[in-house]
This record gives sequence, structure tokens and C-alpha cells, in this order.
Amino acid sequence: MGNEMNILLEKAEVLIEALPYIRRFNRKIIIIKYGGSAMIDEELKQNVIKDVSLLKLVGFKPIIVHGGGKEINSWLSKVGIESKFVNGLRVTNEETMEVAEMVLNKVNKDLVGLIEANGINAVGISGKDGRLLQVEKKYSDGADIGLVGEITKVNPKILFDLLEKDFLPVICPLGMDENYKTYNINADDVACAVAKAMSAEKLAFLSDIEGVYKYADDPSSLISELHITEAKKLIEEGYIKGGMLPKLNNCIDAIKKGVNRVHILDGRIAHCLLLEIFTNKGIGTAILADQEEKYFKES
Ligand SMILES: Nc1ncnc2c1ncn2[C@@H]1O[C@H](COP(=O)(O)OP(=O)(O)O)[C@@H](O)[C@H]1O
Ligand SMILES: CC(=O)N[C@@H](CCC(=O)OP(=O)(O)O)C(=O)O
Repeated sequence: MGNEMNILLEKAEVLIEALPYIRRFNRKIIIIKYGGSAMIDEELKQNVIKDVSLLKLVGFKPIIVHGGGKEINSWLSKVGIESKFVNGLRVTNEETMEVAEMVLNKVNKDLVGLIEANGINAVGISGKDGRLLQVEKKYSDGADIGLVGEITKVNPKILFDLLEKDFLPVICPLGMDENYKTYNINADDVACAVAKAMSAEKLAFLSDIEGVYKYADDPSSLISELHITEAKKLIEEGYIKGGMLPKLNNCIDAIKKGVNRVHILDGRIAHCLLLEIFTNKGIGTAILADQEEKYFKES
């Protein structure tokens, strides 16, 4: 009994510590880009779902944008198709598109099921539903990468309607062009576009790395606060590679377009989302506007 009481008191203390943050973010829109290893490891997946469900329960308005790059790779290899990337974007021909669409829709509904199992009403949609995401063909440094979409318009009405009715929207990165043709979109692009269109308070990228490293393979070079001018410089000087490129470019774009808090977090750390929002632990990389001198959570 004594032990149970101690556990209860510990939990109460955590809750009391979190109260100012709950008050501050209450009713605010938080976009969570969920990808990388945290999507494949079952335990980490459950943790992420619990965190997001808790955020919803305490009054935040979370929206999940998920990836699934690793699942697409695995299904492509099962059917004998090679995965190719240019600057972190999948080269997507018709065949690859078919597999990607099937996999992303499955990942989407699986996540909805897990969230529902936590007692939260979730609705899974792709960027095709309600014409949420309109795209045109995207080129990467002039190279033709096939059916990859550049987002040209976001119609966030469906998302506002879902939030209004207290649903948790779960979005997968597909869109259509003006001829209703389906495109594959990088999920980081989707998260950023949705955050901008909805004037989100916060955009958090959950990935499979601690944050941004100055030297791609050197964890001791983790940068915990990165101003956008420095971020652009790191990109220009070639320090940022692969999947971190679209992620960091989107972070810069989101900050420039008025999203208040943009963060790259390590999805491999259990409950990283709660740690970032409710504590002063300073995990991951916070992307800051140039004039912002320090990342004050209390401000
Ligand atoms: N400078 C860098 N700092 C951190 N990660 C980097 C850097 N350059 C390249 N990367 C790579 O980017 C990857 C993250 O992008 P990605 O795999 O697309 O993530 P996600 O699947 O979560 O969207 C890291 O695992 C790492 O291999
Ligand atoms: C065009 C493009 O690259 N689309 C991505 C969409 C999924 C994604 O972005 O998944 P992660 O966030 O888990 O990497 C792809 O096909 O892999």
C-alpha cells in the first residue's frame, strides 16, 4: 500500500509540474510528424500513441502526419522493386507508387486502430481526402524523380472540421494533382504544409536520430539550438544529407511562416514528446528564428 501511495504521489508530482505547460498549450494545434524507427518498434510505437492520446486528453489539438518510408522499402523489396532516393526523396514510378499507396494507407489505418484502442477517436485520411493536399510534379535539383508531389495548396477545412468534432486526424502523405492523379509526398513536406496552413503552435518531427548533427555521423556534434541562418549554412555547406535535408528545409520554412515551435526529436527515446513539451530537458534540436536568443519554454 505504501509503495502504491509513493507511485501515486510521484505521478501527481509529474502532473503538477506539467500544469503550466498544459495551460499554455491548451486548445493549441500541435502537428506531430511521426516516422523513422519509432514507427517500426512496437514498444516505441505504443509510447508515441500513448503520448499523443494523453496530449489530446489534456486539451491539446494534436494532428499526426505519418511517414512509412521504411515499411515502403520493405514491401518494395518483397515484390522485387529496388528503392532509390534523390536528396532524401523516393524516386517513384507507377509501380512504386502503387506499392507506396497501399503501404501508406495500411500504416494509416493501423495507427488509427492503435489510437482508438487508447480510447481516443481518430480519423485517418490521406491528402487525397477532401482534396486536403493538391500537388504538382516535383523535381529534385532539376532531376525527374517521377510521381513525387510538390504541395501547391492545402485545404485544411476537413482538418478543422475533425478537430471541431473532437477527432484526432491522422494524415498519410499522398496527394492529387489537378487531374486527380495520385502522387507520393515526403511526409516532412506534408507536416510542414499542414502546420503552416493551420497556424499550428508547434511542429515536432519524431525521427530515428537524436537531432541535427554538425557532422552527420558524429553524435557528439548534436546541435540543440539551431537558428535558421545557421541551418541554411549547414545545408549549403553540405553537412546535412539524406532524409535530414527535407526535414531541416521544412523546419526553416515552418519557422519563417510563423509556426512558433519547431523541433526535431529522437523517436527512439521513450515518451520524447512528453519530455519535450512538459519538462525542461532540452532534448533534440530546436529550430529557432534568427532573432530568438534562447529557447525559453516558459516565455
Ligand atoms: N547532419 C545530419 N544530422 C542528423 N542526421 C542526418 C544528418 N545528415 C544526414 N542525416 C540522416 O538523416 C536521417 C533522418 O532522416 P530520415 O531517415 O528521412 O528520417 P524519418 O524517416 O524520420 O523522416 C538520419 O537517420 C541520418 O542518417
Ligand atoms: C517522396 C517521398 O520520399 N515519399 C516518402 C513518403 C513516406 C515518408 O516520408 O516516410 P518517412 O517520413 O518515414 O521517411 C517515401 O516514399 O518514403
